[in-house]
Amino acid sequence: MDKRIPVTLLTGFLGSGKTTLLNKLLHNPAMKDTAVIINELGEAGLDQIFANSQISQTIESEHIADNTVLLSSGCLCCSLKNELADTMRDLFFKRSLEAVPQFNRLVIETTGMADPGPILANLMNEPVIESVYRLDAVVVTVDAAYGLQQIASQKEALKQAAVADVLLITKADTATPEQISALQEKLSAINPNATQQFVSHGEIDPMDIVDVGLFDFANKQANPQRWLRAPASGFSMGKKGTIPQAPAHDDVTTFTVYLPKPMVWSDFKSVILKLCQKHGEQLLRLKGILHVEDAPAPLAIHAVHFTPYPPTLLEGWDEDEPISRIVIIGKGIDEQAVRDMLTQF
Ligand SMILES: Nc1nc2c(ncn2[C@@H]2O[C@H](COP(=O)(O)OP(=O)(O)OP(=O)(O)O)[C@@H](O)[C@H]2O)c(=O)[nH]1
Repeated sequence: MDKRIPVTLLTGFLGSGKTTLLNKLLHNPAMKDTAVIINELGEAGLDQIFANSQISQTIESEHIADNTVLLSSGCLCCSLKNELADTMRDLFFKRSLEAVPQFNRLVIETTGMADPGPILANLMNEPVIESVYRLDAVVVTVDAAYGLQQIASQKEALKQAAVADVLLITKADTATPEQISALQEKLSAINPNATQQFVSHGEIDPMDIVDVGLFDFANKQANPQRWLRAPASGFSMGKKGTIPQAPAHDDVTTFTVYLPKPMVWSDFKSVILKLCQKHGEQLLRLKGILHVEDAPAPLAIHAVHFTPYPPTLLEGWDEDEPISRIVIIGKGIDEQAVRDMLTQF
């Protein structure tokens, strides 16, 4: 079982309801051992989060409460890249020294204009971070009334929706049924692998958005099927080793490559690295389950842009049909070239 601290990346376009959601979450007893990194330009919304919460309301420095850090002088995806890693390291060391209350989960709330790609890459790239934290899920809020328009006009909104594990449709009370169904259709086209859920005024069962990644802590086991959301079998093969792609929307495509033969990870990892190097610019996210000959259990892999993440050994988990599969989410990505690279290995 992976003992690293799970990280939820909470993102979503400007005004889509991130702070409202975080506020409700942090008041829920199930989330009491949560550390938070908030990246807001300015401090709007913070009063709301800290009002009546068990967290101190004193805003003295960037450490606005024991387990809560505000990064307000820039954006995590561009100017504050190093600060995120430094802050995460700092929180972890303080936790080890018992200088902050023990936390067993971290939520990072980004600004509304954040490109999640560089943030995810950052989480995966830093040796200390990678060894003590693991990405649980990317949770993205989408405004029911304005989401469609924002996705069409703002590339950040599109990228946020594309890399989500969980899409939360907020403010349904402000949208017409037609707007909501058009948005849902669009989200399914952009990101068919994400779950879609409605949230009203931030009210949500925390269990709907935490531990929704690779590990299911309630059942104390890995749950890669749910994480990958690509069927293990029963797919109808299109071109060799692939299923037909979903239609392209705004240049964002999602497709799954199936590799029925077991592989050798020590060889295949160079293919993933090459894929990241060659297609990194367009590669929003890669997730996969690999059945390999040189490890005692299947491997979960993921990558963002140019950065492959070290694989996670899925100990105690196996499948009847050992078919490896890799889900690719790309923007303007050369799908055929990616398929060829993976299948011609
Ligand atoms: N009607 C309605 N309003 C909502 C709902 N959820 C959030 N809001 C309101 O929407 C506004 C924006 O919500 P925030 O939570 O601040 O959004 P945000 O994503 O944190 O905004 P930024 O930090 O600016 O990106 C606030 O006034 C909320 O009260 C909802 O379900 N229904």
